[in-house]
Amino acid sequence: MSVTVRVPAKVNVQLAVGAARPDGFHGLANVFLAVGLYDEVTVTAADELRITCTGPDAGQVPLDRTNLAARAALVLAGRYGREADVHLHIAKDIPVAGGMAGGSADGAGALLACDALWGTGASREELLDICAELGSDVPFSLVGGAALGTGRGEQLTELEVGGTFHWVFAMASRGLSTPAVFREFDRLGEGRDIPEPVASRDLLDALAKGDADALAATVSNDLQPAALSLFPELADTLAAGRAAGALATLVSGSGPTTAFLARDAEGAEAVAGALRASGTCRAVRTASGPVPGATVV
Ligand SMILES: C[C@@](CO)(OP(=O)(O)O)[C@H](O)COP(=O)(O)OP(=O)(O)OC[C@H]1O[C@@H](n2ccc(N)nc2=O)[C@H](O)[C@@H]1O
Ligand SMILES: Nc1ncnc2c1ncn2[C@@H]1O[C@H](COP(=O)(O)OP(=O)(O)O)[C@@H](O)[C@H]1O
Repeated sequence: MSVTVRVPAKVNVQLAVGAARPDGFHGLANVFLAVGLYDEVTVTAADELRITCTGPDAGQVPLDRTNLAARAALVLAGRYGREADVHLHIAKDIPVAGGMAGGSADGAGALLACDALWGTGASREELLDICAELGSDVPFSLVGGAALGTGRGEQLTELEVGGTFHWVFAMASRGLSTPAVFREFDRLGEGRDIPEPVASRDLLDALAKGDADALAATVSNDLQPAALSLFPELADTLAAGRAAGALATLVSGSGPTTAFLARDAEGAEAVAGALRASGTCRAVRTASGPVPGATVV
């Protein structure tokens, strides 16, 4: 018997970052939007825990117990006093180390799939609690849609969205490490007063109205200067998207994937074409959101 779960990627339409906390994490006001690029996690009963992965970036995915999908299966099995005796297969379409929460998607997907396969019957609250244990972004991968993440990003408030937003994503030639980008944020901010992170009222209103122009005027990412400092060529990709008429251009989360907001699907195709022709990125995809979180298919 097998269970397959489909899980979306995310883009951060606002990422406000506070000062480093004593535990090493940063307080955030993190406005997530789930977009229609997906990983699929399939779990099948097996003699022992095994992981396989296919897809364009599969070579960069760890196939040992550090894989977030394996960690999810092990944590759930541990809580319910059973073995994590499953074959986990990840069909990966979300770029690896791209700031789109691909690993988090696989963690949330494996958790939901194992819960269904084993008939664990864990409550939504318990699943969210395990997600937060796995990583700051993992609860959002379970929930999807749009949400404000506070704390280190794991405490979610779901948000109303009044329409569909059309995006273009440019994948970079290499990845960026999330901890390294936060360290660079700290370095760049040394000696400066870092304000408490707060969600922008205007941005939440733009989401609620489904107004792309208003959203474009309010998107922001406090990690962007740090990502650009570590990966200066990203500025060329952002400039190419801006020149092609994107309403807004930004680095997705800790990067290096860059995100471009368009007014509609046609506008997104035009920006995508121009980015492909620009030679400033490895691959280009279009996707819209919000879309639902982890779902058994
Ligand atoms: C930056 C964001 C924005 O959504 O996503 P990505 O761009 O990586 O996808 C997230 O905050 C990433 O969340 P996630 O990838 O789950 O990170 P975690 O595993 O919890 O933490 C990895 C490391 O990132 C740093 N970290 C993460 C979250 C946070 N609020 N403050 C931090 O300083 C810490 O150095 C931590 O050890
Ligand atoms: N299932 C997984 N898929 C991708 N990366 C994973 C996975 N599990 C663990 N990782 C590790 O997490 C790192 C960050 O990956 P990912 O979640 O794709 O990026 P990001 O945090 O930028 O969104 C990878 O470089 C990899 O070492």
